[in-house]
Amino acid sequence: MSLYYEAAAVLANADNTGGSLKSRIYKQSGRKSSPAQLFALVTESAKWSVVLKDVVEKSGLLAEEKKLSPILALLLSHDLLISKNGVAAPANHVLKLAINRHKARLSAEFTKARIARGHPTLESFKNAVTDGENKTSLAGSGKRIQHPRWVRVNTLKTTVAEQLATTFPGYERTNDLSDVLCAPASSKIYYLDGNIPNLLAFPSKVDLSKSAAYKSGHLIFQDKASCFPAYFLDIKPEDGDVIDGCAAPGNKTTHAAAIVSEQLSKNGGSGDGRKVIAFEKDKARARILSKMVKLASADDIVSIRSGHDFLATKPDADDFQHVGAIMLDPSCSGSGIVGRDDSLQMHLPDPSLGTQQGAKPKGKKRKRDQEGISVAQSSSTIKLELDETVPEETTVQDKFAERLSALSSFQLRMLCHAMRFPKVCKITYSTCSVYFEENEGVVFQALLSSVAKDRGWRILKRQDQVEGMKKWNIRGLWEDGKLQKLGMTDQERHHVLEACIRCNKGTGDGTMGFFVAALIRDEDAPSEMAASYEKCAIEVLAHVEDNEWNGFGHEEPSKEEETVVTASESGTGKKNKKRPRRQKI
Ligand SMILES: C[S@@+](CC[C@H](N)C(=O)[O-])C[C@H]1O[C@@H](n2cnc3c(N)ncnc32)[C@H](O)[C@@H]1O
Repeated sequence: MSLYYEAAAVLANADNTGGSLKSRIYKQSGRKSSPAQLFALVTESAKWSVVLKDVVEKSGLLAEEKKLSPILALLLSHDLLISKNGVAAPANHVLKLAINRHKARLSAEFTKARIARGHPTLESFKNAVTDGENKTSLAGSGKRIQHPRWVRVNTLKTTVAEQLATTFPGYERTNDLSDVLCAPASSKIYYLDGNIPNLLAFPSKVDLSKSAAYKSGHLIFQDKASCFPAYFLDIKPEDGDVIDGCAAPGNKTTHAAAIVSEQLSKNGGSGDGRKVIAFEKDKARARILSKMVKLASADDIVSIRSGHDFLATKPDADDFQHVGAIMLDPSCSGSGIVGRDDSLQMHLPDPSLGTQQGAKPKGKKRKRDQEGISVAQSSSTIKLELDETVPEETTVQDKFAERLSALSSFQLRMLCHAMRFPKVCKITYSTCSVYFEENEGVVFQALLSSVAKDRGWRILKRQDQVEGMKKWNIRGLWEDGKLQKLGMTDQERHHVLEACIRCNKGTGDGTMGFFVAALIRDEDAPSEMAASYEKCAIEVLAHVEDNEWNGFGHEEPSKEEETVVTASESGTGKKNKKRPRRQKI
């Protein structure tokens, strides 16, 4: 069976596998197409289905091609009009012949749809759809919103005033972000962000990817939330060098470099040799990092450690003796990224539309009825979870829970490692995940770890945060049942949650889903907070030991043998039991 028949069967649940899209794809063996191919075709087509439903209906395709069901028409028109490689079938395949007969009409309707939505090029249309166009609506207003194009002005090369005068002449400033989110086609407006300096928002339809300023690194595309960590770190001249522990592709690295550079120029431009030391374990990603750093003209300040595992660094090495701040943005589930959603909606074309006067097509019983894809579905919307959410279908759920647990253990190790650097007194920890386990869960456990206690680490309270973060109102969340043994008072817990920052995706804030918290300590002064947490450390360490990182993807632990403190030892002060691949935290 071809890719398209197989994808249509998955969507129609022809073999009654049921469950989420992933379980329908992965539980069924014996297909010709790879699961990844099927998943990509279905999810990408679903993203475009609002547009393609209209295009297919207006082209009259379904009225004329009896072999095509609405689902097949949608999948094929996606590949014909949008996919780089076109329809994945031999030239004489019955489906390819069918869709190609209507290529001219489909292309004309697609172009009309693009222009009606205000996109001058296919590229900008694609960017907008990837950014979530066609999906969200502003709470309470019913207005459709689009994820804005956030642009950080790279102050290593230019200024906001210079860019407004040169790249954006004729653009008007709005003080209401919702104007940008709901902007009609071709609006020339921008919003100057109130939390992060030098950050602008534009309507998603504005295509800046071809602008000279973007190509030359004067402008950097960076979601607002992703600008929080470098700003939140509140780097001061006395902080000396800064480490970015997980740097590629480098948006936060160049942001930190820009902040350091601003301080240097305030000091009369005299370079005091301060560095942003950027670790990237993956060599291929480090090459991208290197390009981004050069393009941003940050290479004087950024020193790249390509292929270096942050976990394998020795905190007391000479190279790090001037490091006072660490930014940590480790690999995560990416569940906050806009465009990756938990559920899929595929809007299907109505076969009765596009025929003359809307008449039902004549002829034999349509072939599409025989493909296990009922005509009753023809003008409907298919709604499907991407991942498993039904508890009884445990296979995928188990894997997900396992993955989350492995990720949070890895993230906790990274954060605890950062806490060991002798001169470091501030750390930001961030993820683009929406899950408690990767966010507040990691922060709570890190605060209760023995390294936090020994070195006096505590959370940076909201009232002490840099202005733009203090006034951000979405704060940390607690999830019952995830860390029951925490043993903190409600007040202590509230105090930590209030210090944590979250961003939600698909809201009037125009951000992706994100989390960031800042940890601080006073050099050489043990913290009261850590002391008050001491009683809880045993239980939390037990939890960490249970959820040890078990290695996947590119975040494997270093092979070096590390020191471990077991739960019982941490309570008694005994240390230094040697065990491979374990780490005292
Ligand atoms: C979420 S991304 C970082 C994004 C980056 N901060 C930015 O804003 O552009 C995480 C990165 O950390 C890298 N990484 C994962 N584990 C690492 C480790 N132990 N040491 C250094 N880099 C690591 C991954 O390869 C990946 O490129």
